Amino acid sequence: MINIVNLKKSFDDKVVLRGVNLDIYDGEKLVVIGRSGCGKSVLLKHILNLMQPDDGYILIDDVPIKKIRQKDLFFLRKQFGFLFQGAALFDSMTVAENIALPLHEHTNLTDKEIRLKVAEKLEMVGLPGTEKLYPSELSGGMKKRVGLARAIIMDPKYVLYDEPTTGLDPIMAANIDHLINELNEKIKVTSVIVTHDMQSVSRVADRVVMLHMGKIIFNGSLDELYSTDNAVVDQFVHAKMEGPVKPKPVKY
Ligand SMILES: Nc1ncnc2c1ncn2[C@@H]1O[C@H](COP(=O)(O)OP(=O)(O)OP(=O)(O)O)[C@@H](O)[C@H]1O
Repeated sequence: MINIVNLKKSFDDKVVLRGVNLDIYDGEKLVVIGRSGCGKSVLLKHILNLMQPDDGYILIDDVPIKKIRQKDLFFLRKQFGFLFQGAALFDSMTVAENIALPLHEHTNLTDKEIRLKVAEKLEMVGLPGTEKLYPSELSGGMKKRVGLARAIIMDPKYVLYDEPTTGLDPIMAANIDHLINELNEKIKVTSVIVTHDMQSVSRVADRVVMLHMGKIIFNGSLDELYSTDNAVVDQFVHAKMEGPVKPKPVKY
């Protein structure tokens, strides 16, 4: 379980997180929604210990991240898989080399064991036999799936997804959502998915939280999300032009 307690973060005079409180339960698929720039990625980076809060703290399975940082960074990294927005593959490496990277860095597995593990994960994401391809030979959706295979190569407990369906056609987006659901069921990972793709939210979420002006203003089920009487949440979820949130005028 992850407990985020009163998390605060500013950059110079820009306040991004104003005291975020959030519990993430084992085995659930939690979706974090919110407008562009509201701090969703900043929140993920705190969970991954890539950013440190100004105030507040995070517990991973009851252990404060700060303590893990000092004790054993590898322990933390092993617990988490992360699918970056752009999949973040190394162009000069093959699919297999990209996926195997964490195994080479952090384990003593033999080459044969690594090959087997890579093949197993590629099978899981629906790309068996693609080991020797280079990222330039893959479609956007395939790249995401390779990124996902890399995210789960260390058999993490938690997988964090930063906008997994952005830039994909609707069919490929549905495909990635299906994979997120499958991984959750098959390998029992806890998933945190940051997105503003509302179709994706409907397909994957067990629970949804909405971040707005540095705070969590909604925390509930899909049914509760779509029937909320919070005007800000309602405007976002139903993509309404009119409402309490005024889009900034476009300047030409
Ligand atoms: N390292 C940083 N230094 C300064 N400002 C930052 C840094 N990282 C994020 N920010 C700012 O924090 C705010 C929140 O950024 P974040 O990337 O978390 O937004 P987001 O909700 O993920 O947006 P999007 O949906 O567009 O990806 C933005 O205003 C951004 O400019």
